[in-house]
Amino acid sequence: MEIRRVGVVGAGQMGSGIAHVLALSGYEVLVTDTSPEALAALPRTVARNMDRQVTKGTVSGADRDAALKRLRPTPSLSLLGQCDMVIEAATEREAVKIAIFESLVPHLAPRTILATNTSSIPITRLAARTDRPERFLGVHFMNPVPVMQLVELIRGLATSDETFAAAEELVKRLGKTAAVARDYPAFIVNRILLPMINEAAFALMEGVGDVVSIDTAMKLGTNQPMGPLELADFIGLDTCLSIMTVLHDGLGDSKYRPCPLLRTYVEAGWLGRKAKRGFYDYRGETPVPSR
Ligand SMILES: CC(=O)CC(=O)SCCNC(=O)CCNC(=O)[C@H](O)C(C)(C)COP(=O)(O)OP(=O)(O)OC[C@H]1O[C@@H](n2cnc3c(N)ncnc32)[C@H](O)[C@@H]1OP(=O)(O)O
Ligand SMILES: NC(=O)C1=CN([C@@H]2O[C@H](COP(=O)(O)OP(=O)(O)OC[C@H]3O[C@@H](n4cnc5c(N)ncnc54)[C@H](OP(=O)(O)O)[C@@H]3O)[C@@H](O)[C@H]2O)C=CC1
Repeated sequence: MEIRRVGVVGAGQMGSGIAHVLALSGYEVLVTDTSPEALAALPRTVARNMDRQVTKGTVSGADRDAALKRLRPTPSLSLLGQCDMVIEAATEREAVKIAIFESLVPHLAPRTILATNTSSIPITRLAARTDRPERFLGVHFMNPVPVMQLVELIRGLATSDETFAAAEELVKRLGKTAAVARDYPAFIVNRILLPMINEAAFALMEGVGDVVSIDTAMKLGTNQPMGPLELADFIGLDTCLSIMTVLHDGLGDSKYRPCPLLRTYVEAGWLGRKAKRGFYDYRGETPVPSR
């Protein structure tokens, strides 16, 4: 099935990144969000990120301008009916995603593929809440989307071969590499990465190290570009907590219990970069530990 027009639901970090790479690869992109502010900010955010690539020389100014013309902030879900595929990238809460599918599905053409960018929630369970389990799958981009090469593809129990092939084709056209994960909680990347981030929060809570020592140790000790606490702030502490909760509930092993300190930060509203404060405080010149 030829995909030309793609809808994106959610204009946050991931939705704007997904819209960015889709528009640059020639797709017409309709983006919607419940937050008018997030929707209004979308073209500016994407333009700014594309400018980084123009400065770098990996994208020409003309391609950026053409891509921005293909990017259409869309006030209502109902307008996504004209899309060949819709990718949901809203908040990592199952109830939010299900509510989106329930209001979206009546507007979709029968052949439209519905995908979710969920970090962790079982695809089969989400698919069962739509009218199209055969045309539903996980297309899991990594943050920041314009830079990260990987996309995890996750079939639900009912996902058809045709649907999977269309998603594989889209990933190829984006110039990215697909890894296929089975439909278990948090798939591959977050099944391995988030327990590491959670463990860093436990190390902080137990005083094994302070914020800077933990991040420095892991950056210089294992050559990761960001330390686990810096990365948690980058992902969003609410998203990290949601992923650990899905792992703990889904796999039933106490080793996945979310770190109480991580929960405390989320309850304080210190959600990381997007809230200007998480494990670090981003309100000054340079990030400093927030406690
Ligand atoms: C939670 C989930 O469900 C799944 C996940 O996403 S898990 C998280 C996966 N992501 C990671 O692990 C990210 C780890 N961090 C990194 O790779 C790097 O720190 C980073 C790419 C984010 C930033 O790299 P950096 O060198 O420290 O900083 P920075 O210079 O800003 O960016 C590097 C390059 O990427 C580009 N870039 C960064 N963010 C960008 C964006 N949003 N859009 C476009 N370009 C971007 C920059 O232009 C820069 O290009 P040059 O180096 O050529 O100038
Ligand atoms: N952050 C990351 O590193 C990664 C996240 N993901 C996944 O991508 C998804 C989005 O994450 P992320 O972009 O970080 O989250 P953000 O919190 O940055 O953005 C979520 C966006 O969705 C909006 N939203 C909430 N409810 C609805 C709704 N009913 N309809 C439309 N929009 C809605 C939010 O608006 P408002 O703010 O007003 O609520 C917000 O703008 C999650 O499933 C997450 O697990 C996948 C890979 C990496």
